[in-house]
Amino acid sequence: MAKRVLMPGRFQPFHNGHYHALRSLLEEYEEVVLAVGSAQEGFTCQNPFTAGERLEMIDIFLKHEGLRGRVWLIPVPDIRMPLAWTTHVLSMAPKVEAVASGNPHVLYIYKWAGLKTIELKLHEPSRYNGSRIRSLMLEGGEWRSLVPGVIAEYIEAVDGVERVRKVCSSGVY
Ligand SMILES: Nc1ncnc2c1ncn2[C@@H]1O[C@H](COP(=O)(O)OP(=O)(O)OP(=O)(O)O)[C@@H](O)[C@H]1O
Ligand SMILES: NC(=O)c1ccc[n+]([C@@H]2O[C@H](COP(=O)(O)O)[C@@H](O)[C@H]2O)c1
Repeated sequence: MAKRVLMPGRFQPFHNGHYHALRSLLEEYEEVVLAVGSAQEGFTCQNPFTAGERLEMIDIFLKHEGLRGRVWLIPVPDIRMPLAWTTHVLSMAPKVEAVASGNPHVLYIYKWAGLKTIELKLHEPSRYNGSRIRSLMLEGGEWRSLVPGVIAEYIEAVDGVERVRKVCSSGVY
């Protein structure tokens, strides 16, 4: 069986920081399972992209990078029980040896549940974070250079910037 690691996240959208983390995990592990969290969300200000769109944009990127065979993509809806959520994710993923995250809460609950955890070293987090990228989209700032080129193209193809503006101004957070 392949040596795998789980990396959960919302990927709203997938950005260069995520890619940096993915590359470093692929140095140690044969495969990475990206759990696309809050999968029930979409068309809100915090979660403008649907699970399907996030899976599709990441898949296009993986194909572009020649990484499709090494990265699994699974959508995972939230459940309002943090400790049960740890096994909820694992129950839908191919078997992993460890869980990687930069989120202290996620690391804490997986450690408590007995899993091996890996704390991700955040790559330029003040530049590369989803909240900032969504704010830049909202304000008409420069966000394209913060995500891989094919992700920027995908966001433009689905009118993502216009969507962020619409859902953020309608008060759907
Ligand atoms: N700049 C970064 N470098 C490396 N890892 C990152 C970076 N930003 C986020 N991550 C990690 O990637 C995983 C998924 O992150 P997530 O989708 O929540 O992104 P985010 O950019 O932190 O999102 P948001 O600002 O929308 O909450 C988490 O473990 C997170 O810590
Ligand atoms: N109880 C729960 O449903 C629960 C607990 C912890 C993380 N999560 C989800 O895991 C994903 C990863 O979170 P971060 O991107 O903040 O690291 C998010 O989609 C988050 O909502 C869900």
